[in-house]
Amino acid sequence: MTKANRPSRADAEEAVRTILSYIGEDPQREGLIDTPKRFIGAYDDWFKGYSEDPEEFLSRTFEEVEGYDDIVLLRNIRVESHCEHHVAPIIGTAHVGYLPSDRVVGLSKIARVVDAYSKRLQSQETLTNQIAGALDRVLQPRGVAVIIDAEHQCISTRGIHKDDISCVTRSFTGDFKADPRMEDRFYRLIGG
Ligand SMILES: Nc1nc2c(ncn2[C@@H]2O[C@H](COP(=O)(O)OP(=O)(O)OP(=O)(O)O)[C@@H](O)[C@H]2O)c(=O)[nH]1
Ligand SMILES: [Zn+2]
Repeated sequence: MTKANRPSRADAEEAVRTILSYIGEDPQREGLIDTPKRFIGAYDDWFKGYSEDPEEFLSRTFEEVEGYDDIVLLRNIRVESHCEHHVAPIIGTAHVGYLPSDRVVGLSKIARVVDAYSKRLQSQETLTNQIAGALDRVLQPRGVAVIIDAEHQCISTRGIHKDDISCVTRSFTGDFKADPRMEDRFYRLIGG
């Protein structure tokens, strides 16, 4: 949706009032007067990824690493996303590694890429591939490995109500895909 035909903030807050009425609430009662404003504020936060360009975070790279060419791995990056089917939270952990070719990127930027794609409506499969794809395109490393392990609240708090299920997805490219030893090393480094 282009910026021009996006509804206004006032329209969005009105839509929240409609939902509050739909669930049987009175949007005018004291405790709910500011709720539409807060609700949209929370959505601005949860979906701020639409206004971010993940690849831009990776544009600043460093070459002076004394020839370091082994795995760079960020473990346990918290993932906070929302499923595109129910707009329910997806909460979990990402492990992201890459094998640099001639340059490395600031470590925090990898977590920023995870965040920028997470703060959108997602399926876990798409999210996993988008993170790997961005690293692959911009850094052109010898390989990228992404694993996400997450709980979907549309499974735990509604519908089937199974709170002990976690979903694991992975996207491996380059050497991580082609060489089983690299795949093994990645798993050993993330401790699983
Ligand atoms: N593949 C995939 N499915 C997801 C993800 N998040 C939620 N889902 C699933 O999306 C499916 C949507 O199924 P539908 O039958 O259209 O929706 P529903 O009637 O609400 O399904 P139930 O959750 O089974 O009650 C459900 O099975 C969800 O578990 C995800 O990241 N990836
Ligand atoms: Zn869902």
